[in-house]
Amino acid sequence: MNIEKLYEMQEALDRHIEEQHGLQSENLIDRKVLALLVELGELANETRCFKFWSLKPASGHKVILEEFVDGIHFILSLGIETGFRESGFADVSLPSCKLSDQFLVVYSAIDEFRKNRDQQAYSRLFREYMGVAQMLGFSEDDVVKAYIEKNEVNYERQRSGY
Ligand SMILES: O=c1ccn([C@H]2C[C@H](O)[C@@H](COP(=O)(O)OP(=O)(O)OP(=O)(O)O)O2)c(=O)[nH]1
Repeated sequence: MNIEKLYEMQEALDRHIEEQHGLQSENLIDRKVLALLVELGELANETRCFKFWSLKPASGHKVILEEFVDGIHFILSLGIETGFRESGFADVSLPSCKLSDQFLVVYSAIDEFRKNRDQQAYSRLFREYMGVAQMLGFSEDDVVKAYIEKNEVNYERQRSGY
């Protein structure tokens, strides 16, 4: 399974959702950017990496991976909407900062992408987000598998009038 296949799956899902909600002629970019920011916050929340005031442990691996791939959906979707692509995630290196700092790096990459809308900003966003995967110990395989599962759940939710 390569990343090109994930873009294809995302494109089909997006088309399905747009048809279902009669949104084919709407520009959804800003709403998808906001959705990605929200997903990133939900992911940070599950890791609890910034909660210096609490001793409660992070959520389990599975819950965190599920949150992570919601963000992947919106990153792929934004690439499709804007015509940019990332060709792979194999060579993303492990960030040397704290996890909470890497979340801030991703927030800033999202904002930069929103302002610049170019290939460089898109690649940076994708790679910094995959840097979070590295820090959380997720392999490319883990991400692809979990993406495929959630993609199917997303169809099911549309079918059941979610
Ligand atoms: O155009 C779209 C719109 C949504 N999604 C996907 C991305 C993500 O996997 C899911 C939305 O996130 P989530 O499942 O967290 O939805 P929610 O409505 O926020 O769920 P909940 O109410 O359970 O928090 O829908 C897309 O792929 N394309």
